[in-house]
Amino acid sequence: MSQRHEATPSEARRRGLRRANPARPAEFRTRVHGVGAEDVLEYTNDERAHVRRRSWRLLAELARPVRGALALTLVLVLVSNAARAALPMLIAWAIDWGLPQAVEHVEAGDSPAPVLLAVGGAYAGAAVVAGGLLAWYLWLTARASQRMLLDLRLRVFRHTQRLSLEFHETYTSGRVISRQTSDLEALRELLDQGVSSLVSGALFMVFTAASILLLDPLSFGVLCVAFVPVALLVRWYRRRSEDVYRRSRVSSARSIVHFVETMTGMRAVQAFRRQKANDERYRELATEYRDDMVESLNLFGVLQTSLVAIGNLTVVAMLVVGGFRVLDGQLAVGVLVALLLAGRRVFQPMEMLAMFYSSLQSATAALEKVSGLLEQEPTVLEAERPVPLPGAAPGEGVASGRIEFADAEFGYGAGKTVLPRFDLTIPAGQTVAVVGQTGAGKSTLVKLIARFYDVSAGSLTLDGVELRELATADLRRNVVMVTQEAFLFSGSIAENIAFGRPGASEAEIQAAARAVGAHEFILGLPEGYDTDVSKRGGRLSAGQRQLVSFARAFLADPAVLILDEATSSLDLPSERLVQAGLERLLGSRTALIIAHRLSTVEIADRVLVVHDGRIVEDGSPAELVAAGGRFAAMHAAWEESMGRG
Ligand SMILES: Nc1ncnc2c1ncn2[C@@H]1O[C@H](COP(=O)(O)OP(=O)(O)OP(=O)(O)O)[C@@H](O)[C@H]1O
Repeated sequence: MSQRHEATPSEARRRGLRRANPARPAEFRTRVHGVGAEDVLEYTNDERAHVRRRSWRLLAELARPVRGALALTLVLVLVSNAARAALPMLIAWAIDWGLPQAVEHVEAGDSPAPVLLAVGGAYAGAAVVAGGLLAWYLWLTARASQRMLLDLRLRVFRHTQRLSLEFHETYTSGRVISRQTSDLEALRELLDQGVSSLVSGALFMVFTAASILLLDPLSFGVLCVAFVPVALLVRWYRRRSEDVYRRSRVSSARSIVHFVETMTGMRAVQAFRRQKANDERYRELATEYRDDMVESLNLFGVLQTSLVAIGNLTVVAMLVVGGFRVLDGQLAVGVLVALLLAGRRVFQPMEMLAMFYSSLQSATAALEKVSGLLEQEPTVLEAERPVPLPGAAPGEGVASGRIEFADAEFGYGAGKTVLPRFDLTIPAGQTVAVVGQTGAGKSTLVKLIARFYDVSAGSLTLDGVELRELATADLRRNVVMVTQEAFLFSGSIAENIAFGRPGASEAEIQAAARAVGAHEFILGLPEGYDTDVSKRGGRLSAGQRQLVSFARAFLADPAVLILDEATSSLDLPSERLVQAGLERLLGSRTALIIAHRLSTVEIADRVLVVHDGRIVEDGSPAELVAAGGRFAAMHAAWEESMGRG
């Protein structure tokens, strides 16, 4: 019974709702769909395929606008590496052909210059081509990768903002921050240098090995033998480093979460003197991360030195095999020199490949997570074909403010029902105080009216129009919620008030501030309306912040105002100030106030007492006091605390 109401396809079409892909198998929607994959430690094959597919799809989408540049890069990488790999062959040619020719010319009394120029020119040409193309493709990849990253950064930001409150309440801001920072950083590292280095390194190895085969098949045989221990070594490194890498991701994530939690909860940290305990915990986590990193560097050290040793041994083996044949006259000296050079160089990219292997791993993990976040759909969907408010075009209506819940029910996600079936009508212009114990469901009730969530069943209408069928513009224009925390964005006071109605003139902003009684204190600030509020409005008192958010709401001039009254007790003068501001803000609009103060309840036309998700009392304050129920008891307690009893 507490299942979230899922619209059937035909129902969704009728309502004009945009649905997620219905063809997607159910298990994907529950386990690895969206950010769900982050909590799954072991994927099944299908799940892994799904996550891979969505990562590749994202990469392909990002690459599409720069595909021309990427194709050109590939050509440049190919040619430049072929030219680089050809250098030892040119040396062989210089020694075996150029040198004897030059000697012949000298002996015949001619100048050896043409021969030397030809040999030197060919070498210089190949080197310039290799170097020039390298510079060109590095420039191209940097531009292409930065463009892909910009695109991704904007997508992540846009998408995260669009996701419903339901998502943000469970997916902490720490996780969103790490998607936008460390994950994008991992992708940047790979796209900036990693991919071109990987491709270029692999190609260079292939071309160099091919040049060895061309020069001397026997030496190529030696190389093949050397590749056996290299393959074993790389396999060992891959396995071990994957383990260590996974551990380091966990330990790094843990220390980031602890860091973010400490910083965002600084007030609680200081109030409860948690600094020392936090320091210790952070030290533990950071040390764990350090240990993992040291282990991974050690592994790489083993790989690197082993590769160098194998490379040197291979060169020695080639020298022995080739040297005897040179003595026998079966192999030219130049070819031997070229083989030794190529043999020395063939293993070099392996080290680089191994180094980029871990950045490839972190980029893959990052891509999986970011693509998951982007796959997440908002639960509160925009109506595809919005229904207009009576007497207006969609997006332009001004509601009278009548709210009606009919046979409505609500539960968070698939959790238990928080508000069992109920009916509630709030006529336009009524001021309703919602009271009740903590956890009773007051915030839940008002969040439905602000459409932070949709009712799980039944209907909720504004002026007779289903809330989920309203154009977003109509909803935002007519329903405004002022939250308890009175959040201020960084910027000036005037800008903060203007959020209520973008484009409002200075005079309108000041008029709104005057209306709620905020004008005086704002003028008293260092720069008046231009005063920059620091993060989270730290410079203003709680009461002042509330007045600014009242002014913002006043400027927005909604038909329906929802207010979660701050529980923190203001001192009496500020409470009076806020109360006066509140009364002016309410005016003649429909208002729902989660009330914690007697003064607020007293100005309400109607009080709803919520208990265990049900409206158990409903009437004017006087009626409810007279009825002698829960509200009467609350009222008596309030009066007593005010010394009025
Ligand atoms: N995002 C959420 N996900 C799941 N359950 C939730 C969520 N928010 C609230 N609840 C649950 O819904 C119930 C009602 O919570 P609600 O916040 O509406 O209570 P409230 O009356 O506003 O309480 P308070 O006065 O303490 O703010 C509680 O049992 C709470 O645990």
